[in-house]
Amino acid sequence: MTQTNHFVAVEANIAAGKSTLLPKLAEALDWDPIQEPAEDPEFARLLGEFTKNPKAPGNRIRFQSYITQRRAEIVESLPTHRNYLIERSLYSDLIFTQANFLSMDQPDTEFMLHYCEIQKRLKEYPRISAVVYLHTTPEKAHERLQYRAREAEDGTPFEYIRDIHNYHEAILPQICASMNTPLITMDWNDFGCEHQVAEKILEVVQKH
Ligand SMILES: Nc1ncnc2c1ncn2[C@@H]1O[C@H](COP(=O)(O)OP(=O)(O)OP(=O)(O)O)[C@@H](O)[C@H]1O
Repeated sequence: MTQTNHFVAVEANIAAGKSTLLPKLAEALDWDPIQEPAEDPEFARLLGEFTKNPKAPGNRIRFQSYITQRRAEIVESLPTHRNYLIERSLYSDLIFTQANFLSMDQPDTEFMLHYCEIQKRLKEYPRISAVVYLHTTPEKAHERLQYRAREAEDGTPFEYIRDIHNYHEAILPQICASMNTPLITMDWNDFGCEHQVAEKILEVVQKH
């Protein structure tokens, strides 16, 4: 069946400001916000394990697989008369998987299988009408991460934030181009205004 409603994904580095913007932006648009399941205890547990020992391949893959599964489930069977603003999408999973895969000394086949799993799930995923990318410098994202001080993220090194930034910059435009998804980039080093973002979204989705 042809999809008639919109799903717009807000993508950005860790601690760039996605979850703070999401409810305000959803209200400005009168759309429904779908937050990342950061309060989900299993999500927090797996993230904590991964952050404590990021080099352990098992920790990475368990965390990533769980997120991918949750992301896919979260958008299943939603009422089609509403539009949705989602905090990260399967596009994020493609970015994180590639970042983690390429940073490992000897990646194993589980990573490749996970990458294929995301690609497979993307076929069932709603069409993303646009991606809003909140662009920050890695220094700014790291500063915000330290300031908000979530226990599960304790000890996240600057280098990881820098790498995730670089992979967003390199891969997100590529994914959007291949999926024919318009990419809206907002400078988020100084927090922007939700009404300005809402205006851009409406302009893009109405045109596309
Ligand atoms: N518009 C804003 N004004 C003031 N502070 C903000 C704003 N947006 C975000 N922040 C602060 O910046 C920090 C990171 O923001 P937030 O938690 O929204 O990031 P995030 O991108 O959702 O992170 P993650 O993806 O890791 O969940 C938080 O401490 C938050 O309070």
